Amino acid sequence: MHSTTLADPRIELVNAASRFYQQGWMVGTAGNLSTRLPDGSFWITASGCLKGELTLDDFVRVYPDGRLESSANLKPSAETSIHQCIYTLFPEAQACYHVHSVEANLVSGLAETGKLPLPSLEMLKGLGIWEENPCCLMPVFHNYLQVERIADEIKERFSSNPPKIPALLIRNHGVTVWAESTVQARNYIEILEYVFRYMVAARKMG
Ligand SMILES: CSCCC(=O)C(=O)COP(=O)(O)O
Ligand SMILES: [Zn+2]
Repeated sequence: MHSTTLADPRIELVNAASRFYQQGWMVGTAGNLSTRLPDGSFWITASGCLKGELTLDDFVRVYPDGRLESSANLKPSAETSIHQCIYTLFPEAQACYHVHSVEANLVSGLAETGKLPLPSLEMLKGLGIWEENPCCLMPVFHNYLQVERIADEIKERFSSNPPKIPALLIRNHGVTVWAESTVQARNYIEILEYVFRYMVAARKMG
């Protein structure tokens, strides 16, 4: 008879951050990752920790009533309000990942009126877009100094107009994705960063 114990969900976040760090998408303290638990709380990276060398102690558990739990009175990510907003808007979301890449920042400058047209690449199928020559617009938000203001705009815009893909860009800041699992969230980040690299390379070619 085998007994199975569930792995600590923070392990997947530590591993994802390490991979993203190696890609140059979570350099220094940049970015934040979270995953939701069955009781509605979520684990999120603590603010200001080095994302390339996280340990299980570098997380804060945020409960629906606002209560916080961590090993050493750590502060949750400064961008926790965005994760909270995503989990409220999308009940199926179990993970929310945010990274900073050079390419995401370069392409965010190409967006007009808060929308960035993505090239109709085969890779978009990995984001759930199963159309021939899709017209896919990625939502882009202003990078307000007050993060709560970004979260408020996301809530307002997505409540009436949910995006076609589970992702958003904050101008000159980075990309955020949400997914039904941590594995899927990692997949979405990798696909979008590929798309951004393609867009930068395509502009270089003229
Ligand atoms: C140099 S990173 C600036 C803050 C930020 O955008 C970020 O993603 C990391 O903030 P956190 O509080 O989650 O460490
Ligand atoms: Zn950030």
